Amino acid sequence: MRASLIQIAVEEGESVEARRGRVASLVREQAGADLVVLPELWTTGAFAYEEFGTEAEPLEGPTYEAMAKAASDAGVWLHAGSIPERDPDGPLYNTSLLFSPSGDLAAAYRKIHRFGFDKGEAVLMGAGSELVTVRLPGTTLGVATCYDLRFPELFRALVDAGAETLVVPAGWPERRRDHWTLLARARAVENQAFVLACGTAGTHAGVPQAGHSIVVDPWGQVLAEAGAGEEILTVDFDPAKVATTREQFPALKDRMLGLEPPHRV
Ligand SMILES: NC(=O)CCC(=O)C(=O)O
Repeated sequence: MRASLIQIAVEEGESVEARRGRVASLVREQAGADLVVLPELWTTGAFAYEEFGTEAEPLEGPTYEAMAKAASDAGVWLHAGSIPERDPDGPLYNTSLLFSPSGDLAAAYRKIHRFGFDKGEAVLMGAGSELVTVRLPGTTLGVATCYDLRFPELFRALVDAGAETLVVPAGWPERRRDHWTLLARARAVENQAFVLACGTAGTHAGVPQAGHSIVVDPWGQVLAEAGAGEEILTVDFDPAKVATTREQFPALKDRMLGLEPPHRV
C-alpha cells in the first residue's frame, strides 16, 4: 500500500482560496498512491483562532467540493485533513473529511479532544463524540486528530472497532515536537498498528509548526519521517504486518479489563 502525507506550509499571506487550489493540485499529483493524507485545519492553521469563525464552512462547502474532486481526479482514498465546520444547528467543529477514489464522502470525524484548555479551540469549537473507522481495500483506518494523540483510550477504542492503520492529521507546534514523535510511536507500539501522522510546516498565528510528519509500523519502527519544511512524505507499507505482529507478539490478548478500583483502608 502506498501512502502520501502532504505536509503543507500554512503561512499568513496565502489566502484560503489560493491554498485550497494549491492543495488540490498536490493531491492530483499523487495519482498512483492508494491513500493521501492532509493535515489538520490546513485552510486556516490550527492556531489561527480568529479565523475559525470567519473561515468556517458547512460540511459540504468549498473544501469538501475541491477535495472530493481532487480525490476522484487522482483516483485515491483521501483523508482531506480537517476544516472548521459550521454546523447550522450547533457550534463549530474541527471536522475531518475522508473521500473514496470516486470522490464520495466515506466518513466525517469531529475531533473529540479539543486543544487549548480554557481558550482557543477548546472554547471555540464543540467536541465530537463518535469514533470513526473506514474500511479500505487491505486495511481499516481509525481516525483521530492532533491533540487526540495524547489520549490512548481513544486509540484503543478504535482498535477494538477494528482499526489497523491509525491516521492522525495535525497542526502540532515545534515547541512540543518531541511529544509528537514519542506519542506517534507509542500509539503504534501499544496498538500494534500503523500510525500515519501528518502535520503542517510554516508559522501561522505566531506559532512555528513542527512538520516532521511520520509513519510508524506496528513494531514501533519509523518507516519515514519528514523534515520541518513543506514536503510530501511517500511510503510503501504492507498492511498485513498488523496481523503478523499481533499473532507473533499477542500482547493485545493479555489485556485485563474490568479491574477493581483501589481498596481504601
Ligand atoms: N491542534 C492541536 O490539537 C495541538 C495539540 C498540541 O499542541 C499538543 O497536544 O501539544
